[in-house]
Amino acid sequence: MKDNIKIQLKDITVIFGKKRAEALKMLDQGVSKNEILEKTGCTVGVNKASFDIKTGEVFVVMGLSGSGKSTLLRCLNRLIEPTAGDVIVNGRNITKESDKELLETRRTEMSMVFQKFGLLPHKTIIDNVAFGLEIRGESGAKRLEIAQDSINTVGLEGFQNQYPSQLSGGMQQRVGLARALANNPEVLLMDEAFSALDPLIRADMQDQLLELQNKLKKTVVFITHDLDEAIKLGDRIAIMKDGFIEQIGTAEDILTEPASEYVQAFVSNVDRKSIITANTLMFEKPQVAQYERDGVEVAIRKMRKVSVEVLPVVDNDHIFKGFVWLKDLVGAHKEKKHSIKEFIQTQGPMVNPDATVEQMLPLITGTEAPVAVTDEQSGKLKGIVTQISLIVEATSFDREQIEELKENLNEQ
Ligand SMILES: Nc1ncnc2c1ncn2[C@@H]1O[C@H](COP(=O)(O)OP(=O)(O)OP(=O)(O)O)[C@@H](O)[C@H]1O
Repeated sequence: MKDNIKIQLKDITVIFGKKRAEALKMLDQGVSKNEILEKTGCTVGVNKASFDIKTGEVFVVMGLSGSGKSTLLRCLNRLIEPTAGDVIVNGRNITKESDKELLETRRTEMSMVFQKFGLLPHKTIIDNVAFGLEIRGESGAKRLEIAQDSINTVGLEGFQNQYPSQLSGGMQQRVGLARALANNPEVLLMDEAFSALDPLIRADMQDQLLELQNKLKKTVVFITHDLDEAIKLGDRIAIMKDGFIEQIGTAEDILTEPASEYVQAFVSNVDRKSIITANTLMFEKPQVAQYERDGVEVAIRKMRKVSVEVLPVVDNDHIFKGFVWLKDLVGAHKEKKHSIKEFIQTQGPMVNPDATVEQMLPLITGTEAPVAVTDEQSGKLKGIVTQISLIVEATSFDREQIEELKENLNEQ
């Protein structure tokens, strides 16, 4: 197993009902979930899920109610036994572990955070958080110290001696998170952890999780039915339907290259402006003027060759220096000037490849220049994003349409 892979799922299938063997066979033959239910009375919870979860990533599983998210998550720590397939955690096949080994895996490697907090009402916050440590056999003083640390980590310092009913929903969920963190697990399994919270508190918890994740760098598997939440939290997102994983990718992958009509319909209302980046939109090897070599005439010829009115200028190391405009160079040509250097406009919009459409749009107002996409560290030009593709992207074109548009622009 590669170093950066924390969890591997291999053909995980879960079937509920008595005639599982028969249902499994039908599933292998490609029979639909509905037909299997009709013929065998069995429900397909998860249908041959195979994918890797990387160390330190927030992996979101998203889908509508009944799509199999919770079932899939529960296979990861075997709260649900897969009907077929393997779950490999840290290189060990936990589907083959004995009950004792599994218990150890759950205690040390994975913690779960539930939607309904699951706090013990008659215990104080600190005792709730320390509860798992008690089961693990930590001494009294030690577990209180760890629990207090964990409470502080989620921003609840001072509330340790209160009871769950004295805390708001958001705070109770923080306790749930603190309890999970107290075990210092490598993997956090979060099942609709924020779904029961009011929208503002929910957004706050999402921010806090991201902040914590920046520091703690756990591997997080997060279940949600909310696409906005999935996009906000997920380094990668798996979209499930009827137990089947329709697509896995970054939010941008899923938006720009939806794997099925289902996914496309699912993401059709997403505000793409905040997700699509310069990296996706840019022309990768644009025509450029050479800072050291090209004179006015050569630059004009280059522009005419590709029918553009503006060229990015780069030096010998491909570092972006600015733009030159045809209208300026034509004038210079008449005046028999030869160097382009004095005509370079250095104020043109410049971004790094991660810049979103939303961030680029304000940069193009008041200028006609394309956006130069440069490497943040080296300053090298990586590509340019034309104003037209930015504006189109701010509306709602898919990847195929963008490619078509780029081709058309290239041909002009
Ligand atoms: N214990 C069970 N017995 C029978 N069928 C079950 C059981 N648990 C889940 N299912 C079925 O398996 C499928 C997947 O359910 P699951 O709860 O994993 O979906 P989900 O995407 O998490 O939905 P939700 O968001 O509503 O929790 C559904 O069709 C559900 O009815």
